[in-house]
Amino acid sequence: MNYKIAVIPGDGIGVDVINEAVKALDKIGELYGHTFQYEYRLVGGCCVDAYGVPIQDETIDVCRNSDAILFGAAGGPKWDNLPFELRPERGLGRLRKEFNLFANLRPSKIYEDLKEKSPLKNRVIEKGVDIMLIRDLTGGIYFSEKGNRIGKYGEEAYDVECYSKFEVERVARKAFEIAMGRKKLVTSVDKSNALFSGKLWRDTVAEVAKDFPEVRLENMLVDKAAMEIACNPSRFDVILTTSIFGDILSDEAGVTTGSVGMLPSAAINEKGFGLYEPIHGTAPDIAGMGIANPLASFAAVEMLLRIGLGLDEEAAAIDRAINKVLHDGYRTGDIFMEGNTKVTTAEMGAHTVERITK
Ligand SMILES: NC(=O)c1ccc[n+]([C@@H]2O[C@H](COP(=O)([O-])OP(=O)(O)OC[C@H]3O[C@@H](n4cnc5c(N)ncnc54)[C@H](O)[C@@H]3O)[C@@H](O)[C@H]2O)c1
Ligand SMILES: CC(C)[C@H](C(=O)O)[C@@H](O)C(=O)O
Ligand SMILES: [Mg+2]
Repeated sequence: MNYKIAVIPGDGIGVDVINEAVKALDKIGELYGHTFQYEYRLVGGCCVDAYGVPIQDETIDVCRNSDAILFGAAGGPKWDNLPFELRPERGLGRLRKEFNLFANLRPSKIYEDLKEKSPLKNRVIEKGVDIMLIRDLTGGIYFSEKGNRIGKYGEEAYDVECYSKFEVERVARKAFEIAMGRKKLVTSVDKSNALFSGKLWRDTVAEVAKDFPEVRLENMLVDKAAMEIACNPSRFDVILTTSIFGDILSDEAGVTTGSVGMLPSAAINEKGFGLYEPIHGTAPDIAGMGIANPLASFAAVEMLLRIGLGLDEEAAAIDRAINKVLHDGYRTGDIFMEGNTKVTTAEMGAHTVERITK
């Protein structure tokens, strides 16, 4: 088959890790007889520098004509003081909103060979960690009313957390559907004891749950969830939550598994079209050094193949290669432990690609 992929590396380490991930797609193409046709576009700070905007309209058209989007990361200190609409991250925000990518799937699982690298004690993770965090991505505080104004104490800024019943129902349904294929437990995380939007969230999720009698629903306040992820991560199956809580909790859940450099994410819409990316950012502290971990982006390619293109066998080949490269002891700095072979981004990419087999 012939597939069109919009490739958007973005800024900082996004460029290095996506460079490696594309080689994985090429190898899959060779092995399984597919052609991947890439359309590279700039989004983020690089696009601000080149065109004065974080994303161009033409890029939206290119994505619309693609089978999936592969994204790196956007942002960095160089662009931190730009007006809000020109910030690099707004480019990613526009892609998410424009394509209605409301369901953000953020899996965190412990790779057997990285168990020692988890900041959590062995006894906490001995039962393994396999969390699928599902974050609403197009509603809530990121996209509701916001601005600056003069208030009682002078200058102030505000961002409204607003959810419609429709938005909650849509993402909740997705979480229950996914839970049906897993351990059938949904933990819905909200702040219903303090927020109107939290109460609507909780009530709506309970209504959706009625359509999935086989799935157990538990509700948890977000502060307790933050604690439980650190103390007892094995108890979770699917976590369903809002955009802002999901952003924070997915980094927390992710890091329990060893490094944010291992974690992929898929953002999909009602039609199954999606954007696939690592959950990490542009890592300004290591950008340009060639030492970033590309495995989150390989895992994003795994999700792209499986969810975006329905190529399960090909996806499994990527997953096997990630496990194998770890088992063979290759490590970028973020996951390095004594006795391992320390490698650069490009070397890790090459070793992983070499291990992609049919
Ligand atoms: N999806 C995105 O495009 C996205 C996501 C998060 C942050 N950002 C942007 O990235 C910039 C930096 O954000 P931040 O520093 O808060 O988060 P970050 O994820 O970029 O970095 C956090 C820490 O994790 C490390 N890290 C991240 N990815 C790594 C990898 N693949 N290999 C090894 N180490 C890795 C970094 O070195 C850093 O110490 C900001 O401008 C932010 O807005 C973008
Ligand atoms: C860059 C930023 C706006 C983004 C988010 O908060 O959604 C990022 O942190 C993420 O996790 O994808
Ligand atoms: Mg984040």
